[in-house]
Amino acid sequence: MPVSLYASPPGVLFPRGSPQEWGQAARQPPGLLPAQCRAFSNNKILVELDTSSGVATMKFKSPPVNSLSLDFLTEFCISLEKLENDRACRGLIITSAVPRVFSSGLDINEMCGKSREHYAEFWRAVQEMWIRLYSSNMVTVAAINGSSPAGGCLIALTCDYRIMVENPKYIIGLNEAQLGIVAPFWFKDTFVKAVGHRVAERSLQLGLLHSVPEAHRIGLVDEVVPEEKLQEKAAAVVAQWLALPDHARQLTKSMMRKAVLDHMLAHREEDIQNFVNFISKDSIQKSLSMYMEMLKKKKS
Ligand SMILES: CCCCC/C=C/C(=O)SCCNC(=O)CCNC(=O)[C@H](O)C(C)(C)COP(=O)(O)OP(=O)(O)OC[C@H]1O[C@@H](n2cnc3c(N)ncnc32)[C@H](O)[C@@H]1OP(=O)(O)O
Repeated sequence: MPVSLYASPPGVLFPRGSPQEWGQAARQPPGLLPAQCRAFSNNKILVELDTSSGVATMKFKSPPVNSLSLDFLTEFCISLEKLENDRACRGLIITSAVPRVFSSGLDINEMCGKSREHYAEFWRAVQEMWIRLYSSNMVTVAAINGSSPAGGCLIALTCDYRIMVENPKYIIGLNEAQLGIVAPFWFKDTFVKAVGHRVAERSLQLGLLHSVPEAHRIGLVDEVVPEEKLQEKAAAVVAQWLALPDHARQLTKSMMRKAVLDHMLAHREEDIQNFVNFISKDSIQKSLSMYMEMLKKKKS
């Protein structure tokens, strides 16, 4: 029987219980999904659960760059909620269906020119995504098949294990400082837990985006594989972790993550106010607008 210290973190947007129904394989057009597969999808995310292995694959499908808009974050949390409440699901692989990008991080448009109420709602959704994933009972593996800056990197860091595709064009890291903004304490804590204090301090201050070999060297990703091996490797890692008794693995995970999670939950409202005050500043709005312009210029 799965046990978790964090089955229902206080203040979550989506309380446990009564998940929406899954689309059953039987309802799919014949031949699309094998009998042991169930699937559901929305505008942003596709989820397929293989009930024989107990492993779900969640694919981000929000082109051009899987940016984490309020809609995306809401769909992400709903999808996690459904999986967490499904006894048939014990493991989750998160990957991208968009070529060359895992996720470009928080949608900058959600942080520009909006009301304070909007910023508060958006930030609560960002927090919610992290709380749900960080406290998940499932074994979570990020199969990173593209670039993954800032919030995209956070999603990967929040998983139990990270496997990245070897490609000289892909980058990963918490580059907030380059945008003139500051990664909040719980982004920092999650990063420090993965790579250690010294590496995190340098990387965060410089807003570094690491190449794949460098990310592997500093422990930001656990493994690097060729693209064609990614899914197979992710499935093998989940199977290895699922071979242990659920209760022992889950309680160990809760124990390892408790301090960081408790810290965040204790300061959640304060963190929202900090974000709203910070992002509403004229100077920060100007930095973000300039960064967006730079992104667009880079294309032309
Ligand atoms: C204050 C408290 C702290 C807040 C913490 C913040 C966390 C964050 O996550 S902030 C977001 C940081 N993200 C980035 O810096 C990534 C920016 N994007 C990129 O570097 C690249 O887009 C890429 C490497 C992810 C992909 O490159 P490429 O395939 O060449 O795609 P384009 O650069 O041409 O982008 C296509 C299209 O998408 C727009 N876009 C990219 N990223 C974002 C984003 N994060 N939010 C909103 N929009 C984004 C980009 O502007 C292009 O738009 P169009 O020109 O209209 O096509």
